Amino acid sequence: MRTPPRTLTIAGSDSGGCAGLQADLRTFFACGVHGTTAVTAVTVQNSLGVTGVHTIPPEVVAAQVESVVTDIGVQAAKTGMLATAEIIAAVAGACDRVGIGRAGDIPFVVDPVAASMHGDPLLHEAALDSYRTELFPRATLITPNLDEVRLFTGLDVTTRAQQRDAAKALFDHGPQWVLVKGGHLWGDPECLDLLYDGSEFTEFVGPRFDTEHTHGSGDTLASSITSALAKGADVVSAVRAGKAFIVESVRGAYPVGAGVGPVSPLWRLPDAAEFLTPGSITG
Ligand SMILES: Nc1ncnc2c1ncn2[C@@H]1O[C@H](COP(=O)(O)OP(=O)(O)OP(=O)(O)O)[C@@H](O)[C@H]1O
Ligand SMILES: Cc1ncc(CO)c(N)n1
Repeated sequence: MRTPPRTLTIAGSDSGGCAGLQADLRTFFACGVHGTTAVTAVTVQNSLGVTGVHTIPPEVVAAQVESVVTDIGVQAAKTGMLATAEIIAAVAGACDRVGIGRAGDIPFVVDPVAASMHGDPLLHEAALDSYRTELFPRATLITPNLDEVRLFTGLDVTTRAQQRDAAKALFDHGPQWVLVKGGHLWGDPECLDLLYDGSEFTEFVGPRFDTEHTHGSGDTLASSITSALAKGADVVSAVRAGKAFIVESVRGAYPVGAGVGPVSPLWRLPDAAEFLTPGSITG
């Protein structure tokens, strides 16, 4: 047996299993990589929303990162919910020590999660500045949604042209690449995710499915990109692979509970065919 590529998610737990590190781990598995975790927070969460958050001590978060990377080794890492300025500072320090991000050679995807899809806060307001100064400059790629764009830049994006302005403004905070996700561009009949490297834009356009079950879509996209990076893909190819993965995962989304269900990589598993809408797998 050979050891597969390894990835790390530094993220919070979603007890409902739709988003957070649960979404990341199942995406890693479906992408054929071994996923590891540094847990930042335990949320009390279901399909209706978040009713509690218990954060993990920052030094325990940092210790998980160091423990995993120094023994198991990872070829790419990502962040999800980081919750507080103190956890962000601890993550930045740990990443520098083990070579994650631009200080080292392990690609680092920063998904700057600020709220759940129900609008429940997952980040202290005081931590916005920590993202801008401590994580964006260390990131290979940042993947904000349009609500996060507004929080970090003050820009209100309602058109594809404004998506470009937002990418430029975020690039000034120091990441190597910016992916401005267009899932929340409600008037757009398609979903355009816009990649920018400081000089060139690359557009990734996919269908917009008429479903309310999109819990975990941002996490699933960032994890599938991270998996492709761990396998050695360059950033453009990794985002292309991630976009293809999320399109099929939104197509395969299913209801759970009384609220919003998850996007899902079940479409990768032959045994799951009976749960999928007929015709939901293409290619
Ligand atoms: N209805 C949809 N149909 C197809 N793709 C979608 C849909 N909604 C979102 N996506 C895609 O899912 C990914 C995540 O996008 P989005 O902008 O919703 O991020 P997010 O808000 O971080 O996600 P989350 O729902 O996890 O908070 C993007 O690739 C986006 O294009
Ligand atoms: C723990 C956690 N991380 C991320 C998100 C955003 O999808 C969520 N709802 N919960």
